[in-house]
Amino acid sequence: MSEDYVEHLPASGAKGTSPAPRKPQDGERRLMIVDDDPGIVRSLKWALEGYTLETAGSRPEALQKLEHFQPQVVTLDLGLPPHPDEATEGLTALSEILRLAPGTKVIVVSGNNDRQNAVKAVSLGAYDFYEKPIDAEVLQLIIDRAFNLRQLEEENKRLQAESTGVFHGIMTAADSIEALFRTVEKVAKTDISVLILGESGTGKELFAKALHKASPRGSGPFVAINCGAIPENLLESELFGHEKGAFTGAVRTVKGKIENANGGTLFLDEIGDMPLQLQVKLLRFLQERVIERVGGREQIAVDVRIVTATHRQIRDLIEAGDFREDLYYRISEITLDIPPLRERDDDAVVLAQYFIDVFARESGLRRLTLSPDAQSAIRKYSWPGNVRELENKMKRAMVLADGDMITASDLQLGVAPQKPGRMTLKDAREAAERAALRDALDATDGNLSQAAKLLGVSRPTIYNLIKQLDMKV
Ligand SMILES: Nc1ncnc2c1ncn2[C@@H]1O[C@H](COP(=O)(O)OP(=O)(O)OP(=O)(O)O)[C@@H](O)[C@H]1O
Repeated sequence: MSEDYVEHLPASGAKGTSPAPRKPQDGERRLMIVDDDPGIVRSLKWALEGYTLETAGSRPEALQKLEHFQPQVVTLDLGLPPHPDEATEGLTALSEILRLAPGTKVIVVSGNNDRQNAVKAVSLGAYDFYEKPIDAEVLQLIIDRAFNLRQLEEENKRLQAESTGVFHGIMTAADSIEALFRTVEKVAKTDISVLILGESGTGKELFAKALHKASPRGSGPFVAINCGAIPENLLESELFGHEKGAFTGAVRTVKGKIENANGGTLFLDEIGDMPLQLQVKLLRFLQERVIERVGGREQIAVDVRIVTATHRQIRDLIEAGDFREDLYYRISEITLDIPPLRERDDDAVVLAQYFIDVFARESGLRRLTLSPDAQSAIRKYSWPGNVRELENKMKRAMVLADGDMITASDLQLGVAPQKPGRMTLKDAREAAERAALRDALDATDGNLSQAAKLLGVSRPTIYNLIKQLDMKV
């Protein structure tokens, strides 16, 4: 018998009590053999080496042992009692194993002339199949491959869980965004005014909501208004409300967004587009915390936290006389600068897979993965529309993809034009360095020395560059 063979006995040994599930220890390889032929089970026990073994002779026994033994790999004979001459019991066992423990690698063992059922089993999710008579040496190779794959998948999952974080629905793997989470956590406890800066689609509104949710006002209302999307003459009454008869068409008294946000947070998006005359009125509200509805005289006290955002360069607006400097200081006690997606290193790929998973869950579509060429295309693209564009592109790619993978051509990325007027020479140099570095690292599988050779620089130079650009390798 193999030295490594350990018969797995229930801990208590008492009938009717199942032992508590125990996860495999580090490096432990747990294999369950499901077969009703004692001769085969015996010979496999002798021949297979390097595993902790468990055996089961029927579907119910296999399912019961699956729970407490938690094998990574199962060999499953398709012909099980009460119908050992058919594959029905085995195929049902396969489906149930995969439903209860989806990560399990099941190797189906079929009788001679039963290839059709074996192929069916693979289409149902079995890892592989093997035809009798059993050659233990070949079977061990297949089992080892299955264990290796399972280990890789687990490692991948662990790495992904370690490198990504979600904060009130904001997903990221970038240190720069994680740092913003920490700021939001601190700022949320206070009523300090927050101005969120960032290009369109970077997640400014998502951050405003996160700030609200993390604050003591979290259970109060979150009211958002886009100051750039509402005509100037309507914006005042949208914000401050109006009394009945205040203007033609004002047939009843209507509360404005500021009042509606009482006890919660008011998010003023595109504050840079607010007309000057309204900026004065907003400033007065921020100083006195009372409003007057349009056409009204009553002063109404409102308790609201103001969070603002803009994609515009507010300093330029102040210089051009389009934005009041005193209002700017009022609304920007703290500024959150959200970097564009192209500067967040691997965030684009992580977010792409995140959106694929979300859409798959929401729409009942199959869960796809990104092919290596798709990942590389996502990294190279400059994402002028940031996360919103990525979200849309993923939605479309999921519909277009044929197999189990989204390929680069499903993404239809093309070359995105750079935003005119937004790139300084420094930005352009950084973007080029980032792209070249990412390409070299992709080409060399992350090997710094080889990447340095490709780029014609020394290893310390490439190391410094990675640090400087805050990239993950
Ligand atoms: N880190 C993220 N994780 C998950 N979803 C995100 C993330 N960032 C942005 N999104 C999604 O991207 C879309 C755009 O985000 P959002 O509206 O917050 O951006 P914005 O900067 O306010 O855009 P705009 O300036 O155009 O108003 C939304 O659907 C949002 O849910």
